[in-house]
Amino acid sequence: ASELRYPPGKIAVIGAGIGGTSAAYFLRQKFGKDVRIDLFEKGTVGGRLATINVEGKDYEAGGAIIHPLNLHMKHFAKELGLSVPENRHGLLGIYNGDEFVFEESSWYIINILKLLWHYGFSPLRMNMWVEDILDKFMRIYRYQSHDYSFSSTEGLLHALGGNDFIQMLNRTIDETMQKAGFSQKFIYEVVTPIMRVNYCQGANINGFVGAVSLAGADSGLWSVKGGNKLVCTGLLYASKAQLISGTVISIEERMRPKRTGGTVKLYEVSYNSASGSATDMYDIVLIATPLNRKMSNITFRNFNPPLAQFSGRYHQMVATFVHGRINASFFGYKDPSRFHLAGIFTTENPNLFIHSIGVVSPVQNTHEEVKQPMGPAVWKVFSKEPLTKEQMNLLFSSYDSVKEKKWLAYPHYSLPNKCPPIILHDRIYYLNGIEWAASAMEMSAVAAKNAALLSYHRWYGNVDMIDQEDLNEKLKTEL
Ligand SMILES: Cc1cc2nc3c(=O)[nH]c(=O)nc-3n(C[C@H](O)[C@H](O)[C@H](O)COP(=O)(O)OP(=O)(O)OC[C@H]3O[C@@H](n4cnc5c(N)ncnc54)[C@H](O)[C@@H]3O)c2cc1C
Ligand SMILES: CC(C)=CCC/C(C)=C/CC/C(C)=C/CSC[C@H](N)C(=O)O
Repeated sequence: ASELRYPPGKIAVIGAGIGGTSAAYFLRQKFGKDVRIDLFEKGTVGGRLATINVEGKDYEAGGAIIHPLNLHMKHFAKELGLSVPENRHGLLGIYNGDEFVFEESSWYIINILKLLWHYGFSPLRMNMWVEDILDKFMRIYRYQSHDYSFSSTEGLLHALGGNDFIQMLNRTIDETMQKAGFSQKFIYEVVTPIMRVNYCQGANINGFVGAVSLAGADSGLWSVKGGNKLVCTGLLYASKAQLISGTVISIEERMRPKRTGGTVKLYEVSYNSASGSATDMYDIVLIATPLNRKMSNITFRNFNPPLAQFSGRYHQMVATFVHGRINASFFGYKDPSRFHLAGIFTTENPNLFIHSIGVVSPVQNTHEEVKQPMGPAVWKVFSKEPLTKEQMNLLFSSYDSVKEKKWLAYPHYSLPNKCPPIILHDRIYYLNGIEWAASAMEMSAVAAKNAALLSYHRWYGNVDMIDQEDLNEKLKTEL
């Protein structure tokens, strides 16, 4: 490592989603103003943070909600001067294909009594259970503010929540919650619908992503006025990285002669852009896009990164935006005027062709009152497959515009769950392995800061800042 003690000249980041743009921001903080940072993007800055236009207004089509304790996202929004209005949401119902197993009332006290009646103290216990996991998760901010880094996702999670977190990765949320004493009815009627709306998968996803998903049903969730993708464009600007609009095709290690004699190992990044094919050389490379053929298709030459077992399939889901009137009778309402829900979650039922449906507000105006659900509104429908005309006619009594966005949205979670490595080669780092623990904006930001710190410490040989044991205990005494 000692031969590398001079500062790096050039760093490449591949992918300008929240992972890549926050990596560029953290790399700039760590490596200083002189390093050149090139950020490659084949599509649009923001990646899975994107908006869709419906009748002249923009709506979040990808990553939509942010937790109040997602401190990196909070810091970015504050630092970039983005406004964060409080989101209001309307009433929710949980539908099982035949009837509503739960319907929210506009009276707080009625909701409490209904929840107690249906599920006893399980909802309260679940809140406490998720809060405990979040408390442990939040240790990452302390570790990262002291510059500590981890060379594997499992190591990072272990430093936060010990063996419990590792066990959650290797059990389904169903099994994890059953072991924690939650009833099958509660898991089926409450937990599973939350998994379905957030990850379009059922209660067989791993316990850690399951807990993140439950956190995504907490109160106080927020989003950025104008669209969450503004965080990415803001970070790109703040990092002073150079955006290269092009598709990275391959990365190859090469030996280059140094001006002062001897040789240096660099990575040659080959890419296609509107002006043709090109290559450039880098000291360090960060990959901030899922590595699989359908999503990034990057090949490695002269070396084999330890990725073979991660052919990592991503889960298809479709977000359909419909401006129209919902057909309440499809959901069993004999008198549609009594329908008052602004969001419907669903239980696992093979006859159901949607995961969820809910009224959405435009990104420019998140303060807008939730409209009367029976009037015309913009509804966001999540489903596994695109909706057919017949299905649209079942869901809506009338509609005048439809926009559809197909995503390879998140990893297809199944057990056993092993996260891909972070270190792919000497100075190549992979951020998106963290998605196999849980995919969320904050997770990408955590992975980005970790990769920036890890690449810095490995460059300068600061081995004491990598994979330190018992950090929680050590930092308690360092107040
Ligand atoms: C519909 C949907 C809803 C979601 N809702 C939420 C939510 O409410 N809250 C939440 O926290 N998270 C949510 N998520 C998850 C969240 O959006 C993602 O976890 C996060 O945005 C991933 O960011 P990323 O930068 O790691 O990856 P991406 O955003 O996928 O960025 C990767 C970028 O790399 C680019 N790229 C790929 N290959 C190449 C190449 N070869 N060369 C150059 N560029 C390349 C891509 O074009 C892309 O822009 C949602 C996701 C989806 C799809
Ligand atoms: C990472 C931590 C600790 C918390 C994140 C909690 C969170 C915001 C989870 C949401 C995850 C997610 C992938 C949601 C997708 S769907 C969102 C929403 N229902 C929509 O309608 O778009």
